[in-house]
Order: sequence, then C-alpha cells, then structure tokens
Amino acid sequence: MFGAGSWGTAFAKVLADGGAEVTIWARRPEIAREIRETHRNTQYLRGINLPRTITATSSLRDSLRGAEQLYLAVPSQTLRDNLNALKPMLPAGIPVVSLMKGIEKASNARMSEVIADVLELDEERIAVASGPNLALEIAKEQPTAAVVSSVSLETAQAVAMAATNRYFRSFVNTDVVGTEFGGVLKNLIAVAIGIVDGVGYGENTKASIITRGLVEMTDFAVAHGGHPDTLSGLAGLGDLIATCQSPLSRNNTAGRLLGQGYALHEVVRQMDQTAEGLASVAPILSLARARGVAMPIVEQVHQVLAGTLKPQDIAPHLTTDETPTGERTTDDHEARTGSALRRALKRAFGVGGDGGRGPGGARP
Ligand SMILES: NC(=O)C1=CN([C@@H]2O[C@H](COP(=O)(O)OP(=O)(O)OC[C@H]3O[C@@H](n4cnc5c(N)ncnc54)[C@H](O)[C@@H]3O)[C@@H](O)[C@H]2O)C=CC1
Ligand SMILES: O=C(CO)COP(=O)(O)O
Repeated sequence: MFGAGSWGTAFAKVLADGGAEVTIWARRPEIAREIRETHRNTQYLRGINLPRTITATSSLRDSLRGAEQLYLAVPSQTLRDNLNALKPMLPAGIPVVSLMKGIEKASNARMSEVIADVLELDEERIAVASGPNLALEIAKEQPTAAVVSSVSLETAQAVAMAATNRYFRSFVNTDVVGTEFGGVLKNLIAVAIGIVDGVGYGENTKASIITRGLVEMTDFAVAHGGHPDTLSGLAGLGDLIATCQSPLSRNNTAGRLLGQGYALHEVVRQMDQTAEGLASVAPILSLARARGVAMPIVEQVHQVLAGTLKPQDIAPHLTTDETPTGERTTDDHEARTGSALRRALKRAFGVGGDGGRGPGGARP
C-alpha cells in the first residue's frame, strides 16, 4: 500500500481483514514507526486498532519487496512524482490499483492514465477501486460495498477478491472511464453541497443539486466513453450520496467553509487532509468544454472558489440562463438515466450487483 493517509490505512485494513499481509509505505518515518510498533495511525484514523498483519516502512524498496499487488493512495497531484520514484523497484507483472479520486491538473489525466503513462503498463494490469467509501466508517468495520474496475475482468476479479471481507464487498466492472470519473465528479458536487450547507439552505436545494449533479456527472462520463449505468451504481450515485451527506467528507467540509464565507486560501489552510475536488474543478471544466458538456453546478463551484460568485447565489442551474429546458438537457439522456436510476433503485431494494454486471461470475 503506497500512502499512509486515511484511505491508504483504511484500505490496508480491508485487505488485511480479507487475509492479506500488507506493507504500507509512509512518507513520514514517524507514521511508519507508529503503525509498525503500536498498530495505530492516530493522525489519520484515530481510535482504530490495525491488524497485526499490517506493517509499515518509509523505505520504498522494502515496501515493494515481494509485493503481489500495489495499491496507490496518495494525493492525485503528487502521483506522477511518486510513480517516477517507485518505478525502478516495481515487481514485474503485478496489478497496480488506483484508490484515488482526482485528476492531474497539469495534464487533465485520470489517475489510471497517469499510471499507464509513467509506469509504461498495459491497461490490463491497471485497476481502479471506487464507491461510497468514507475511510473512518470502513475502519470501524461498518458494512460497505465498492466497485473494482479494469479493462481486464481477470485483473478486476483478482483485486476484488483481495478487497473483500466480512464488512467490505467489492463488485467488478470493466468501465474504467465511468468508474474513475464517478469518483472525481462526486467530489465536485459534494463541494457544492457543502457550500449550500455552509450558507444554511435546506433539503430542497440539496436534493435539487444532488439530482442535477448526477445528470452532470452522467453526461460528462458518457461524453468521455463511460457507461451511464456505472454512474447510477456504487461509483456514481452511491458515492454521491455518501459524500454529499457525510460530515466526514473532506470535500463537503471544504465546501461548508466556503459557504460560511472563508476564501479558498483560508479553506486550504484549515484542511489537514486531502480534498481532491478543489484541484479537480478546473481540469474537469476544461474537459467538459472540449466535449460540449454543460456543467452548471461545477461551473458555479469554480466561480465560488475563484471568489466571483457569492456562495448564497449557488443554485442547481445557472441563474443567467432563464430559458426553460427539458429536465434532461442532452439527447436521449432522460430515458437512459431514468431507466438506469430505476434499475439502481430496484437493485438497492432487491438483488445485488453493480452497474448490472455484478461480480462478473464467481463471487469475489
Ligand atoms: N479518505 C477517504 O475516505 C477516501 C479517500 N479516497 C482518495 O484517496 C486518495 C488519498 O486520500 P486520503 O488518504 O484520504 O488523504 P489523506 O490526506 O488522509 O492522506 C494523504 C497521504 O498522502 C501523503 N502525502 C502527501 N503529500 C505526499 C507526497 N507528495 N508524496 C507522497 N505522499 C504524500 C500524506 O502524508 C498522507 O499520508 C485521494 O485521492 C482521495 O480522494 C478515496 C476513497 C475514500
Ligand atoms: O471518496 C470518499 C468517500 O467515498 C471520501 O470523500 P472525501 O475525499 O470528500 O472525504
């Protein structure tokens, strides 16, 4: 496990509780020592005892020796430099899994694209894991599901198998684009919801923004080749719900501070953990413009961050656009998303499975 923050540590526990022996690489030697000697990571997961099958080191070489899978959980903007450092020590042929939910600002690339680029790996060896996965709840062993995605079903299943235990269930799909963008985009909507909370608006505003936000997420992902069903599954709707309604979400928290009137630099100063949404807004808008995708909510988040829109003026639509349009704005999207949502609700109250594809045969 590369990264000893809240998600790296919680996911290491998921893997260890699934039967794996896990070595965490921590940038700071004192965190590695605390995990190794006391089986705790008090800065990132207060009150959680870690399994004894987790160890930690700040030596890259030691962390990668004998590894059978590599999981990456560092802030997205630092990934490229970190990959360059670990590349010479990467054991041949192992799957590399992104747990991250950001976009690289300099290149507008998804994390799996940065991994393929720097490590020069075939797509088949890369997987991403995403879903409604607030680290502290999972570390407390509250039942949760996630989705592991790879263009290779075999890779997705091998990773899902490792990342499954009695309180954590990983489903699989092969829609890497939809899965990865779902995790990035829900952060932006969670910032918007935080702003609304900070301003003091109520449930109508939030429900409108969440619903319209899902339309933006789906339009964007589909325009980039993602499958709409993925966005109504765990990596889209599921994560959107978790992140928008939880005070544990750092994106939600950052938004709340903005809504309370703090400027972006003050918010960044107050945050002691990674809020990926703040850095992803600009690259997402640039990608959206290039494909002609309308993202009024994300646009307004951008304006609040830039200080050009008052937080209390945020709305589920652009207030400058007064022309009544259909509820869904692009082609046959209403039919597509509407039926996908109905299927998602049916699944939520009926049989399991994610994105209609379930665990891909054998239970992971
Ligand atoms: N915390 C959560 O509930 C979840 C987080 N994620 C994603 O996981 C990724 C990591 O986030 P968290 O663990 O939550 O963040 P965090 O802020 O809790 O921890 C980040 C870790 O990265 C380290 N770090 C910072 N700069 C670094 C650098 N230049 N090189 C190497 N390491 C560096 C920090 O020391 C810390 O150990 C993000 O992309 C986030 O969106 C995904 C699902 C759940
Ligand atoms: O991705 C997450 C939950 O699925 C964590 O959200 P935050 O990064 O906003 O805390």
